Order: sequence, then C-alpha cells, then structure tokens
Amino acid sequence: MKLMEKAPAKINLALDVLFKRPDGYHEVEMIMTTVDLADRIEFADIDRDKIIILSHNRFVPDDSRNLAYQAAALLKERFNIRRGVAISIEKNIPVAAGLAGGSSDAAATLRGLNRLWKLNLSLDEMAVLGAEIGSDVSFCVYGGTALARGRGEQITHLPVPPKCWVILAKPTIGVSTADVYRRLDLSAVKHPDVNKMIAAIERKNYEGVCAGLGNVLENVTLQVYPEVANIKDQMKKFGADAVLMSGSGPTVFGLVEHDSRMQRIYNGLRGFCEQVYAVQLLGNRNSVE
Ligand SMILES: C[C@](O)(CO)[C@H](O)COP(=O)(O)OP(=O)(O)OC[C@H]1O[C@@H](n2ccc(N)nc2=O)[C@H](O)[C@@H]1O
Ligand SMILES: Nc1ncnc2c1ncn2[C@@H]1O[C@H](COP(=O)(O)OP(=O)(O)OP(=O)(O)O)[C@@H](O)[C@H]1O
Repeated sequence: MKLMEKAPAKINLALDVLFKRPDGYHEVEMIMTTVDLADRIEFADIDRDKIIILSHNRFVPDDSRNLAYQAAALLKERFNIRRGVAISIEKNIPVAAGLAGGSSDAAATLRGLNRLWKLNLSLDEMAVLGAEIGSDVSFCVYGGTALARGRGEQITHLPVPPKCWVILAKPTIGVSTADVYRRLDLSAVKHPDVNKMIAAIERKNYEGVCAGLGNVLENVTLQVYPEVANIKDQMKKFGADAVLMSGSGPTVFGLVEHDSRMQRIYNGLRGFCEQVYAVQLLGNRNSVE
C-alpha cells in the first residue's frame, strides 16, 4: 500500500526568547503559521524491515540523519512495528532555511505512518512524540497557526491570520540553528509583543500583524550574514508592507496584500536572489490535509 502526505513550510510571525534553560534549550514564545509551499511525501510498504529514504535533493540526507527517518524509527521502536517503509521526499521547501522543512517532513511522517500502520494516534499524541525529534515538530504535526511555548513544543492553536501574500527569499547560505541560539545575547534584544500579535490575528487586522512582526534571532543572523540584511532592504524597497527573517534564518519573508505589488517584489528579487517564492499564507489546520 502507498499513501501521501503534504508537509508545509512555516514562518514565525513573532519569535521571542525569554531565557536560557538549564537543559541548554531556550524558553521561547513564537507565533508560527503555515504557508502554501510544501514538500510531498509518499510512504510505501516494502518487503524488508527497513526504513528507506528517497530524495532527488542532494542536501537531504538519506540515512538516520533525516528527520523523516527519525520519525519512522521512533514509531517502529515505540509501537514495536516489524515492517519496512520507503519514504520518498519531493523536496520543495529550501533546506536549512528557517522554514522547518525537516521538521515538517518528520511531522508528515508521523501522520502518514499513523495511517499506513493503523496506529490510531491522535494529533495530540503525535505532537508529543514529535517533540522527541525536534522543537518545531509538534507545531508541524498540526500545521495552521499557533502560539508555541516551552522550547517550542507547547502548542496553543490560534485562528487563521488575515489573508495576504508571503514572498520568501533565501540567500545561498545555510544557517545552523544551534549556532544562532548560541550567539544570542539576551541582554541586548528588543522583544516582540507576542500578545499584541495574537490580538491582531484574532481581529484579522492585517496592519496589526505587519506592525507586530519581530524575531529576536534576526540580529544575530544579520550580523554574521550581511546578505540577509541586503535582502531585507531590497524587499522593503520593492514595496513589501512588512519584512522579517523567519526562525533562525536565513530566509526573509515579506508580507503584501495586493497581487500587483506581490508581482513587482517577486520580479525585483528574482534579479539577484536564486530562491524566491510567492505563496499564500495558509494558516488553517486543514493545511496538512
Ligand atoms: C528557530 C526555530 O526553528 C523557530 O521556529 C526553532 O526554535 C528551532 O527548532 P528546531 O530546528 O526544531 O530545533 P531543535 O532541532 O530542537 O534544536 C536545534 C538546536 O537549537 C537550539 N535550540 C532550539 C530550540 C530552543 N527552544 N532553544 C534552543 O536553544 C539548541 O541548541 C538545539 O540543539
Ligand atoms: N527531511 C529533511 N529535509 C531537509 N533537511 C533535513 C531533513 N532531515 C534532516 N535534514 C538536515 O537538517 C538540516 C536543516 O534543515 P531544515 O530544512 O530542516 O532546516 P530549517 O528549515 O532551518 O529548520 P528549522 O526552521 O526547524 O530550524 C539540513 O542541513 C539537513 O542536513
């Protein structure tokens, strides 16, 4: 038997870090939302008791370093599954971009194998398992829009944000999340107002969402990679209503309401940035269905 799951990318509309915890992780408050750019993952039964990862993207590991592999291995171990599976990843989300591509693949693998292996797990149960794989995986199990707390695994669902275009631009550098958190100096950050962002989302107030964008990791990455600042400047120049780096970067996103302005920004950025996407903000929980 074969089945398919969609694994959408996320952006962080707000990312605040409260403090560094004794376990080395950082306590965060983030507003995450899914966008209409997704990997497609196919799961197929195979005869041998083995996990096989297939992908045409040379940056995607095909062994136990792959987060989809780790999700399958976790389910096999936890539920004593003695079956094999071939996991084919059609990679559409840029890798090491701050868009949770690997985490979303892991979450889609939990959902897909839950169906293939008839495990009967709820989304809440899969979200708890997902946290063992990575901090962004729990959110990705649900998709939609949420406040994520703790190290990212405590999820409170939020309504769909106001409709708009999201232009994503990824400079040709890969950023290590661990490295960005390590460099963060909490005494020198400007904290975003996460509650204000939640209120703007609840009221479907597009201007409020634009005004509230903020990410305490942005300056850390900007200082190491000036090309990220350059893309931010260009996006503003071409007319984005608001611009922010997603997650630990390096992808920058710009929000815009009108189709014609979206087209202008997209065309302008394509001139000097290879990976540019114009996508819709999905933000509802059906985005993973
Ligand atoms: C930057 C974000 O993507 C924003 O959504 C997340 O906070 C990071 O999520 P992630 O990539 O799933 O993170 P993980 O794979 O769990 O952790 C990677 C590394 O980032 C650091 N890390 C991550 C999450 C967190 N709350 N505090 C941290 O300090 C840790 O050094 C960890 O070793
Ligand atoms: N399924 C996967 N897809 C892409 N990268 C993966 C996958 N599994 C493991 N990786 C590894 O994870 C690294 C980070 O890639 P990923 O695309 O998940 O980063 P990211 O978007 O910055 O994640 P996050 O926003 O959660 O920090 C890659 O360099 C790659 O080696």
